[in-house]
Amino acid sequence: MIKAVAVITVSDTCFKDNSKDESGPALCHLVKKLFPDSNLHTIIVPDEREMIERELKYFCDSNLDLILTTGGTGLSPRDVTPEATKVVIHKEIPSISVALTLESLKKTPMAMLSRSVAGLRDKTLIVNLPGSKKAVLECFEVIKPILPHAIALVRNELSEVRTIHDSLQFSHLCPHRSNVDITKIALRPRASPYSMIEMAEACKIVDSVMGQWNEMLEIVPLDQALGRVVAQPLRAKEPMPPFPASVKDGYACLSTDGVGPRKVNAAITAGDAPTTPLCMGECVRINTGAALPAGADCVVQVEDTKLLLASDDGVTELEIEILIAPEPGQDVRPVGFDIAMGATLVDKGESIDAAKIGVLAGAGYQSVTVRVGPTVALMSTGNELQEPSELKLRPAHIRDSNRAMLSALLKEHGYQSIDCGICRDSPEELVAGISAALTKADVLVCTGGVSMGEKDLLKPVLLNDFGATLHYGRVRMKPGKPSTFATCQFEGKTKFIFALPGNPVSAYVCCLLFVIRGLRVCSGKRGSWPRLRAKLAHGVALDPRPEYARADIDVSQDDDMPTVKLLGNQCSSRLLSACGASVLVELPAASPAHPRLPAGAIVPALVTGTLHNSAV
Ligand SMILES: Nc1nc2c(c(=O)[nH]1)N[C@H]1C(S)=C(S)[C@@H](COP(=O)(O)OP(=O)(O)OC[C@H]3O[C@@H](n4cnc5c(N)ncnc54)[C@H](O)[C@@H]3O)O[C@H]1N2
Ligand code: MOO
Ligand SMILES: [Mg+2]
Repeated sequence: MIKAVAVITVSDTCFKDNSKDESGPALCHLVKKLFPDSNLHTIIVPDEREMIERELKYFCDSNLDLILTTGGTGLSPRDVTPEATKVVIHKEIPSISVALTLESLKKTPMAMLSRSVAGLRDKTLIVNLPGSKKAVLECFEVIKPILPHAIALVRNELSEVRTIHDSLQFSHLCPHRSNVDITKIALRPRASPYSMIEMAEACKIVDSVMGQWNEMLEIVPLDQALGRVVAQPLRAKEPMPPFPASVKDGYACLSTDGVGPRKVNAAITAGDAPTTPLCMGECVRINTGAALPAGADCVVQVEDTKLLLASDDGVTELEIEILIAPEPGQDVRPVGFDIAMGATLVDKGESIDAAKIGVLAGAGYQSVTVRVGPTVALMSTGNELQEPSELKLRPAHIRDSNRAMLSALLKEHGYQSIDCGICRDSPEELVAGISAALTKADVLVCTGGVSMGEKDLLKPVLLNDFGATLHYGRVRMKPGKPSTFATCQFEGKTKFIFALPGNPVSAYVCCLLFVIRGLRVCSGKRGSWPRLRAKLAHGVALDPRPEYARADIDVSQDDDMPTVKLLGNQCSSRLLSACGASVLVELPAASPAHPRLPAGAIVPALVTGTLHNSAV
């Protein structure tokens, strides 16, 4: 926020006759337009170096944000404004002077004779401008774009700097013109032009549109394959176990020998390769997982044997007795018992979990071919939004919570996203922001600006500037009614856009029900969430729209049906209602006959989070 500005006219003539000063008032007018809330000080001083210095210092010491001088920058003997300024400033900013000269040179070669200086004294920015009114007006246009930012930087007003950065972020990109006319606010539609479709229809649309995602493949190392969907069947290239293996710690025997004494002729532990075949009347001591010697067809556990003879030092077993007659194959895992050679370990379309990682590692796979899903960009929209990292909230602003939440929600379900920042609510900024995001990603998930306000411009921009097809623009659901799904052609590719409502809970629920659903479909999985039946722990009033209530499910009771408890006030802005939610309870729309559901009513619950034992 710019608080105070001084305009100093430096001119002997104007000092004598104030009415001759045209440049000072012209400059004041421009300053007032740029910083309407600022305090503006004006003064006229003669071309006297000490006086100029004194006034500059006075205003700097009064902690003004900006001092603009006009006059005294030329070559006449009395032109000393730059000299006075140089004495006052601590840091020169030569590029401002260069920019002024370059721009002025486009108008007149006389600009070469101007010696404007710009710089900082403490936290005050001082810029010398020429004396003529025309030159002042032109030069002010040159510095206008950088003044707020420069002053915010000097004042270390990080949030202001960020906002200016944000607004400049997209303005360098593409020709960001928009075909959306926002001038005729009074004539805006008073009813939404987008028909409201049912939830089932919206899900069907997401499934069918996202199902068009072109399958692409990549090879990833096994340790990065968790959660990925395999693109071709992965088969066992060797049997498991690759040798007949003992299931017990005991003695490998010939089952035909039955009960009775055995000579212990060797000991085989896991990893030893047996060398001598077993003969009748013999056994070998063997451990779990060790390879049976040739001839052996069973293992007798140590508990079913008795020691008959050992070496005097007790180190070596010489003879044992088998107490229970073994069956052929007893406690032996034959070759391929766990996995036969050629068996399918993971089929095409299955996603890789921890056990499959183990199976594949055990089968010697070091990398796997998996499907590549679309890349996802996240963008928030809203003039009221600040970065969460900013120290101070500006009046009427809030921190952007949607991007952080959605990024984490996607990650929780296995999807990475690209952060595309905050975009302001203007058609041009939206065109630039959406273009930038679509350049980086296949799917854009943005929040805000999809309802009925004059700043809700997402849908018109998508339609008019991106030629998008709106697959739906409203869904009969709570929260998330204005949820929007569109596709468009951009740089020769189909792009998918989920424009979610700005309310944090609406964004959360719609991300689960539409975005993650769509991403799952892209990777060949079923989009829908697992659904349980559960008992309401308490009565609930129903909304006219079917509602997805965030709830905790208690699966700890002995009762065969779990119970669900809604997580407090369910309004769309209260993200606390989603904290710790393991399920979304599907509440039906209210009807005159059924305005509420009583405690104990059985409701479907979508398992969108982690089930935990809430009794613990
Ligand atoms: N006249 C009508 N007004 C509204 C309707 C309607 O049908 N007619 N629908 C309401 C419903 S339902 C919803 S949901 C919201 C959706 O609004 P928008 O998608 O247009 O979102 P915004 O207006 O930009 O913001 C709404 C709300 O959310 C806050 N917000 C936005 N972005 C973020 C963010 N990144 N982090 C945190 N909070 C955010 C914003 O400040 C607003 O409070 O419209 C209703 N209005
Ligand atoms: O649909 Mo809105 O999300 O109720 O608040
Ligand atoms: Mg809105």
